[in-house]
Parts: sequence; structure tokens; C-alpha cells
Amino acid sequence: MKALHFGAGNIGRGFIGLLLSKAGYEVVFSDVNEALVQALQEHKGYEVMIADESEQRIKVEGVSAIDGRNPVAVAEEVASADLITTAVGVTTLKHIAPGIAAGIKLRMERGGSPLHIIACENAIGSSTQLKEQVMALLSAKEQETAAALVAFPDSAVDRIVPLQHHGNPLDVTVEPFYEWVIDRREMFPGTKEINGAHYVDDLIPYIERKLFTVNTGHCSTAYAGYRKGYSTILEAAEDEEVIDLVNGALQETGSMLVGAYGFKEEEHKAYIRNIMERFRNPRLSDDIVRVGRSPIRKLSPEDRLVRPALKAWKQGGDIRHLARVMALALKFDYAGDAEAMKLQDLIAEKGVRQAFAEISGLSTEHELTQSVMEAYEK
Ligand SMILES: NC(=O)C1=CN([C@@H]2O[C@H](COP(=O)(O)OP(=O)(O)OC[C@H]3O[C@@H](n4cnc5c(N)ncnc54)[C@H](O)[C@@H]3O)[C@@H](O)[C@H]2O)C=CC1
Ligand SMILES: O=P(O)(O)OC[C@H]1O[C@](O)(CO)[C@@H](O)[C@@H]1O
Repeated sequence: MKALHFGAGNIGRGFIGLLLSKAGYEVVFSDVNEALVQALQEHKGYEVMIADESEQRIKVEGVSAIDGRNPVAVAEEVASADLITTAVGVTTLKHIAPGIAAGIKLRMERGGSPLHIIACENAIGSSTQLKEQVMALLSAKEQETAAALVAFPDSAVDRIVPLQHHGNPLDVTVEPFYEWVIDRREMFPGTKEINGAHYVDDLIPYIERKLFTVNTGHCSTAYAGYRKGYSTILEAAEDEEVIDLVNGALQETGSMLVGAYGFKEEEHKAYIRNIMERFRNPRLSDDIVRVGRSPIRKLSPEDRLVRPALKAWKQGGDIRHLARVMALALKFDYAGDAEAMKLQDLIAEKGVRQAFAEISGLSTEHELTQSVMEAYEK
């Protein structure tokens, strides 16, 4: 069984590549980073270090890699893979869609077997987004055949894998916790499940709980920590003021999630505590600017701040802490982040209210916009 994984980065090597390899797949990475591809081709493996007292080192062996800029190689691998996964960033999916579409055409010509393509990005419905981008590149007739041959189950992935600083650039340190939840409804009946992944019949409660707790909490820690001059998540996550803000934001998303999906309140509170503890892992050095990266994406309508805040507001819930986090996100002006710079340019050009409205999809007069502006001024 061969799995083609797009994106040999932190989550690609440290989570999905590792899990697929342990589940019995021969893993082929596709990446556009030449040095990474060459190193994988040369070493055919790497080590994953678990950041807990066990200090376990897990060898991943027998992997290979192709240059994602080579369209022929990509199409060939897509045509012959038994499973495809991605971890390239949700905004990069559009760049891998042409190679996947070309590979699906080849697969159809050759009468290939059914295929699942699972995007493992931090976003709601990322496989569905990829499907739309791929299908748009096929003719109406091809789309019909492809619909019976290729499925795109949505998924939620949870494991913190920071930037790596090892002598061997392929090795990767990860937190011990991991969870990969896949939407079973989108799979072809009778498909063998991936060992180590968890399957559910309705992904939305899972992805929202994960995104609006782990990722809302993480970026809240990052934006508050950045404002206070910290450089790591650990430093920020130990600061009482930051803890209060993050906890407040997570109580707000938590009330919304409990109300919307019927999670048990006490269990959800324990879930929040556990996640805030994960941010304080002393064996993991995670940069604030990595976790806060791409603030325009993180302030977009369907992402980890605006969507839960709007849902909470519609339920009549409190959103004051979330509004403060959004205001802090608007102040994230890290020069090494292209989106942060674009955001600051937009604020300078149009004013903060208009800039926030354009990014969040909310009107300038919306009550939520008003709360964010008040927090921004403070
Ligand atoms: N790092 C983490 O802890 C987690 C990350 N994620 C998600 O996984 C995705 C990847 O994140 P990271 O691994 O942290 O980022 P990363 O930057 O370490 O890895 C992304 C990889 O994709 C490659 N790439 C870019 N364009 C490509 C293309 N056209 N074809 C093939 N490869 C391409 C890059 O060269 C890079 O190696 C993101 O959507 C992120 O939100 C999800 C859960 C955890
Ligand atoms: O990868 P993104 O969406 O930029 O966000 C960073 C987030 O992803 C993670 O890497 C893993 O969920 C978290 O560490 C962090 O919340």
C-alpha cells in the first residue's frame, strides 16, 4: 500500500508520515523544498522524538520523496497511490490541485482503483475545498467518472509540532498527544480504516471543538504573548494575564460548543484545562510567531476566531475575551510574516475598522466589530 503525502514539513513528517508508516503504508512525500526532498531521497527515513519524560525516539524508515514542482512525477504518483494526504497549508491547496487533477486523469485512463484524498490542514472542510479546486480542473464528463473513483473525506488533525532545530533537518520533535479524526461518511463503503486514525459519522462537532479550543487557545496565547514581548509559547502560557485571557476566550468558545453540540460541560472544561497544559510542555520550544502566523487567515470568517465568536454572539453568549484576542491579532505586526505585513498595510491604508470588516466578512457596524474596535483602542 502506497500513501502519497503532500508537504514533508512539521506535521507531514512528525504526524501523518509517521502514523501512515506505522500503519503499514509505504510513504512517498511530495514537497517543493529541494533540500528537504533531496535529504529524504538520500536518507529514506528520519526520527521522531516524543517530547515527554519517555524521550522516546521513533524511527520512520523506507520513505521516499518526489519534487512537487515536477508535474509528471506528481501525476504518476497520484495515479498509482492507494491513499493521498496533504499538510501544505490550507491556502496552498490550490497549488497542488493541478497535479492531483492530472494524476486523477491518468488514473481514470488506466482504470485505477478507488482513492481517498484527505487534507490534514487546520481548517473546516479542507478536503472539500481541495475537492472543489481539483474538480474545477476536470471536464464535466471527467468529473462524473472521478466522483465514482475519488473521495475527499474531511478530517481534523491535532498534534503540536513546532519549528525544528535539529542537526539532521529531517528529524522532528513532537508532543506526545495526537488525534486524527476522519469523516467516515465521505469514504467508499468497505474501505479498510487507517490504523491510528479515528472515524466519525459527523466531523463538524469534532473539527469545531478542536479548532475552536486548541487553535483558538494557541493563537490567543501567541497574540497576547507577542504583545507582551515574549518569544515562546511556553513563556506566554505561564504569564497570569495571558492565562486569564486565553482561559476567558476558551470559556466563551466552550459555552458556544456545549450549547451547539451538547458536549458535557464538565468534560469540556477538563478538555480546555488539558489543552492549556499542552501549551506549557517544557520540552517543546514553540515560537510565538509560528503559532500566530498568517493573521489574515486566522481572522477570516470561517477560521478559529471570527466563526466561534459569531456563533457565540448569535447564542447570546459572552465574547469579550475573543474580541480582545482579535484586537491583539490586528496588532500582530511581525515583519517576518507576509500576512502580518499585509494586514498592517491594510490598516494603514483603510483604517482598522474597515480592514477588520474586509478580513472578517463582518460589517463595520456589526456588534462584534464594535467590540473588537473598543478592545483595539484600549
Ligand atoms: N505544525 C503543526 O503542529 C500542525 C499543523 N497543521 C496544519 O498542517 C499544515 C502544515 O503545517 P506545518 O507542517 O506546520 O507547516 P510546514 O511549513 O512545516 O510544512 C508545510 C510543507 O509544505 C510544503 N509545500 C508548500 N507548497 C507545496 C506544494 N505546492 N507541494 C508540496 N509541498 C508543498 C513546504 O515546503 C513545507 O515543507 C497546515 O495547514 C497547518 O495548519 C495541523 C495540525 C498541527
Ligand atoms: O498551522 P496554523 O493554522 O497556522 O496554526 C498554528 C496552529 O497549528 C498547530 O500547529 C497545531 O494544531 C498549533 O500549534 C497551532 O494552533
